[in-house]
Amino acid sequence: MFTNVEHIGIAVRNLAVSNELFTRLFNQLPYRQEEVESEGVVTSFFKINETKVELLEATRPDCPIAGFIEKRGEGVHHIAFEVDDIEAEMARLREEGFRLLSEVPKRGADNKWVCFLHPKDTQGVLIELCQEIRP
Ligand SMILES: CC[C@H](C(=O)O)C(=O)SCCNC(=O)CCNC(=O)[C@H](O)C(C)(C)COP(=O)(O)OP(=O)(O)OC[C@H]1O[C@@H](n2cnc3c(N)ncnc32)[C@H](O)[C@@H]1OP(=O)(O)O
Ligand SMILES: [Co+2]
Repeated sequence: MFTNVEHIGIAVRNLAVSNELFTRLFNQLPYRQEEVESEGVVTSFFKINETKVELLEATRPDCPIAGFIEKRGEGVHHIAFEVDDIEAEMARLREEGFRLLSEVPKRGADNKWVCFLHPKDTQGVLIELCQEIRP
């Protein structure tokens, strides 16, 4: 089951510059900065009540964020939804005909299991599923 919007992902060219801008915008510092090697990104997170904003800078040229920025420039990259059981949701969405961009959940940022759906199946919006990694 989808439970809430977990974060909005924004692709940025320079994390330090964008951190400073969003710190002024939100009047708060990011609560976390984390590299996700597998995705070729370094991220920083801001939390506004229960919703987070994830800024993403590419750490290598051959990664989704670099490709996105090259093609479209900086901007909203994806919407992440928290789900209560990511494997069950992946199986359900596969049944529903959505293309999953990974066979199994991947380790994402902010202590989450993640999976993405192809944006062509969701009206041009890249959707990420997230589930907290439980101890
Ligand atoms: C996991 C760490 C962190 C977290 O929250 O934990 C993250 O969020 S990491 C975020 C970065 N990682 C990903 O986005 C992984 C999933 N993305 C992909 O696998 C690719 O980016 C993919 C498949 C969406 C597109 O890759 P492709 O090589 O096919 O690039 P194209 O430019 O050829 O795109 C094909 C088609 O899709 C459109 N597109 C691409 N990106 C997006 C997007 N973010 N939102 C909407 N649409 C997107 C692109 O425009 C092309 O459409 P077309 O009409 O042909 O131009
Ligand atoms: Co994300």
